[in-house]
Amino acid sequence: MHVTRLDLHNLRRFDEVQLLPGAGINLVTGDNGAGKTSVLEALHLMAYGRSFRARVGDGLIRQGAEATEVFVEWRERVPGVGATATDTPASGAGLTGVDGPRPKLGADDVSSTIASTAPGREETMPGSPTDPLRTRRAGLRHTGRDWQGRLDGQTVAQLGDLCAALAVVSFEPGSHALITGAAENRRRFLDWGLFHVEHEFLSLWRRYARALRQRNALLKARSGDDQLDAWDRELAEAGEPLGQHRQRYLEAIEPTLVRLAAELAPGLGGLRLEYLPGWRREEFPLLDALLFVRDRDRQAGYTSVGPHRADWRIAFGNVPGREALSRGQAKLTALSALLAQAEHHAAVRGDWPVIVLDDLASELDRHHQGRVLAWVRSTGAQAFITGTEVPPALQGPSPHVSMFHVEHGRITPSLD
Ligand SMILES: Nc1ncnc2c1ncn2[C@@H]1O[C@H](COP(=O)(O)OP(=O)(O)OP(=O)(O)O)[C@@H](O)[C@H]1O
Repeated sequence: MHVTRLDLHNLRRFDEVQLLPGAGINLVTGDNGAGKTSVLEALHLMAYGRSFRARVGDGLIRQGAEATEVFVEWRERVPGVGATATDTPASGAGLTGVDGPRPKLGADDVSSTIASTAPGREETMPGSPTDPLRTRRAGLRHTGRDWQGRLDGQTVAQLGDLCAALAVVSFEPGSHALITGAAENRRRFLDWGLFHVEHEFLSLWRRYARALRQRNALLKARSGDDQLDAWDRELAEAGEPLGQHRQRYLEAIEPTLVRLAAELAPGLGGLRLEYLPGWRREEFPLLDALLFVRDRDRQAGYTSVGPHRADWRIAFGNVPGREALSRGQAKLTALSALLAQAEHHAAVRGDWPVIVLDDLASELDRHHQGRVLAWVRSTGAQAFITGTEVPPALQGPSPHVSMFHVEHGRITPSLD
């Protein structure tokens, strides 16, 4: 999939900007604090419902404004559908700061902009003569307390429905937390990877989350066994397959992650991944485990076993990765995991997710930057990359690279 238009309104220092990116690599340059990362945050927000720096609303809304609004239009492959040509591909890349009369992006405007074109039009694109592409549109308005979202002209009831539609894989300065941070980061990696490739996983996840909330409320209220029995069954019925999906997903990306890690950091050999289910699954079904800990959970007021306590780890032989890795290696391992996630997405959906690489030059040395950029080019995926300068690997004119410059709250195409 590739983004053909991104509109930001009242997002961090941007008043109103529109970006028309190219289908290949989009490099966004500018001085420190210019607003480069904010562009990537907007994409991440539309794909995950949160920025990678903050939860939605926390700091994203431009000072003094009521709400942040983001509108994104993208094209994605529709596997197994006959090709038709009913739309015109976006003309070349370009990015314009929008001055003067205000916004096409108020809450109602977000809705009407999205609704203004029928969803699901299909088209053929140069280079993929038989694979149909459809155009999709999503808009999100967030006030910090509440939000409104539209997807393909329809109001969405839950943020996850909107976010599961656009697949973005982001590598940014905080990404090493995937390896060295809390288990929540690693569960989120698996869950969002799955939301984007298996849309039905979202229903399973919601069913589990609801059962967990109910069980925890009953535990806090010291409810009787009859009520807990019913929610234990529901939790186990959703939790068992949830864990299996996650484990299968991890097993599916493992060979690619191992290959990419060996390519990016030759010292990272002999690596393997292990899924930790969140209860002693080899000894008990989840239902038995829940019953076994019920009294203890009643005392504590929360559920102590289940997939919400799951984790996964990378190990070299018997040494857990978190302890064996240097900071740089942790970063490269996280990058390998994210790129493996992108490759898996492409293999399953027949389409690449959008790749976001924030501040690449400060995260990776020249050698590794070159390797990652060569990987991006070889995939043909659309990528958004920020930096204070043009990295050596992207210098010189190329039809696959579009350059943009951020300055004074505006974003303009640049020819450097
Ligand atoms: N809520 C907000 N309202 C207005 N301006 C904000 C808000 N949040 C952040 N900013 C400003 O937006 C800019 C942040 O931009 P961003 O982090 O995207 O810059 P950057 O170009 O990626 O910088 P760097 O190269 O230092 O990482 C800063 O100038 C900051 O002061």
